[in-house]
Amino acid sequence: MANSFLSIERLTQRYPDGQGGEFTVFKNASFGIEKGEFVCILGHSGCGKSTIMNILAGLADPSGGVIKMDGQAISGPSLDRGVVFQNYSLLPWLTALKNVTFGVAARFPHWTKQQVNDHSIAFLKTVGLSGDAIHRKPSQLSGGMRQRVSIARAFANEPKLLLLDEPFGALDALTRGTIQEELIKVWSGTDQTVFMITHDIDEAILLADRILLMTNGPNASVAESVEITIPRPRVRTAIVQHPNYYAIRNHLVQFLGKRSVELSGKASGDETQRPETVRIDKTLPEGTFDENPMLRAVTI
Ligand SMILES: Nc1ncnc2c1ncn2[C@@H]1O[C@H](COP(=O)(O)OP(=O)(O)OP(=O)(O)O)[C@@H](O)[C@H]1O
Repeated sequence: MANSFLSIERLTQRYPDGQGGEFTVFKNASFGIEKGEFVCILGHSGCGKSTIMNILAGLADPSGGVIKMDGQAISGPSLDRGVVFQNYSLLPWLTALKNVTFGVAARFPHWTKQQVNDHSIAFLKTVGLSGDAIHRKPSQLSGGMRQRVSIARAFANEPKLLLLDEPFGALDALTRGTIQEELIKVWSGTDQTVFMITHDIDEAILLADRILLMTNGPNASVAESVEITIPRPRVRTAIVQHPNYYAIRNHLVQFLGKRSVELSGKASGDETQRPETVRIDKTLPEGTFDENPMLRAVTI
């Protein structure tokens, strides 16, 4: 884990409690993310997901702990780490295309204008935007289109780590479904490492290689790392028929409904918290054990 592409070691965050004291949001959280992995984090409101995201983005400093990317401790924001927020955060005075080229030109300063344009247009196209739409300003685009621009912009910059903070939270279910599939398409064409917050269990199963589960705050911890044992490519309408789908879903629902509360506040003193790896695979014949001793088969 310490050698992972992204390693989070003993991350702790405390905030003032507004009454002269302070409270601990999470303590000694440690986990790793490998290059090219798509990892989602799930947990109840207030457990500290956005706080972890802001620390990874370099927008906030932790009370304790270290984050290393490619072996280097990170500090402050960097073009190596891109963020997509729920509220799009596009520059309102620029067209969709210019919102993308703006970052690409900064990221690849040696590129010609034509290269920057072609690269940006290609990413916009992957998320379903082409023609007139890319020359419109954000106020002239629908919410779904704006979020497509944000996603295209983030991927086009090719950051080493892409952070997605509930990117589909403000979208209706139909638009959400379409853009989730576009996100998979654009991610599959890169070796991009993605860390994403979502409140949607089905979205997490569709998108992630692994789901990190957090217990409730205060004193929250990252308790489990659940592998999504459903092969890619994944299509929403087909994956629900995979034997592992409901087994994984039930495990996540159980955790969020019950165990996240039971385990809450059990983040222990100075010990390093490492999430337990959970691998659920109903496709293995009865009585088969995985050879990897790190993995635990779960019976639901
Ligand atoms: N700057 C701050 N000062 C004081 N307390 C804060 C600050 N930022 C966050 N908190 C508190 O830290 C806790 C975790 O907040 P955070 O936004 O990280 O949770 P979250 O899991 O992302 O929640 P949600 O799912 O609702 O977005 C909350 O109790 C919140 O009130």
